[in-house]
Amino acid sequence: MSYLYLVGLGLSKRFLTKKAMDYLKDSDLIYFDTYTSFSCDLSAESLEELIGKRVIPATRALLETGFKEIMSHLESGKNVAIASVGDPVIATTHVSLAVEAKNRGHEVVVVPGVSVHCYIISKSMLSSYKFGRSVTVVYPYNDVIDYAPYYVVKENREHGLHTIVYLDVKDGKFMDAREALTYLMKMEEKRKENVISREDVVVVGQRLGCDDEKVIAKTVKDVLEGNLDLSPPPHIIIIPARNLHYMEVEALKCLH
Ligand SMILES: C[S@@+](CC[C@H](N)C(=O)[O-])C[C@H]1O[C@@H](n2cnc3c(N)ncnc32)[C@H](O)[C@@H]1O
Repeated sequence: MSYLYLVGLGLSKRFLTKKAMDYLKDSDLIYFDTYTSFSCDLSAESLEELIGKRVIPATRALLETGFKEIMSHLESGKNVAIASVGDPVIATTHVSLAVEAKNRGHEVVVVPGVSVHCYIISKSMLSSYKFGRSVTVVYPYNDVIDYAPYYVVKENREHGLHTIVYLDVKDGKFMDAREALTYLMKMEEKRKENVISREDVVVVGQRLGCDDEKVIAKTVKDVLEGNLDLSPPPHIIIIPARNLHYMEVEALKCLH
């Protein structure tokens, strides 16, 4: 029996916990998840320097479909760590790896990390009790737009809930907040179900956890028309509920 460690690194070096470091140091093989998220200062190379051990960059193919490689290391008695930026289980696909390892008789240890999910809720100061399903805006595939985010926002808003919107990563390119809102407004133009308007205020989190992070509340119109200097990605968006508590309204006014 071996150990599979799913280790959350937090959003940047400053969020690395001692527990994460201990588990990484205890591992015979360390993979760094290069596709579910991105950090300003965490990479396979920077992690190698921090722990003084070889760190293998792991692609989507390796972690999602080709996980035979990881299972064969576990089977040969090696402890394997998958290190992810943020939390290793929130908005990632590593659960299937954990289940597979467990079914083969190995132990699985999840080491939580500071996730962008909690971070943006905290920084937005919106009520954490009022968040509905999260969703990702993805790049169109063969020119076909995925309307799922539009309908998740719709459902959440119908229930008076806020929506966390993650943005797609494709071939190493991170979608930015302006692109994501452009897609959502295109969906509104097509479906006209009054889900999102140019006058709505949204929260845009940029490079969270980095020294140059920004958390700003602006109208969709301001973001689309460039009245907000966007830093390079990663970005995340909150589309708040329409019926905000007066304290939430005041809190959003502080985000500028
Ligand atoms: C699929 S989620 C993975 C979340 C990760 N497992 C975690 O717990 O933080 C990745 C998306 O979150 C957003 N994101 C991740 N890190 C971010 C950061 N530091 N600042 C802003 N947005 C970020 C981006 O939209 C990115 O495409």
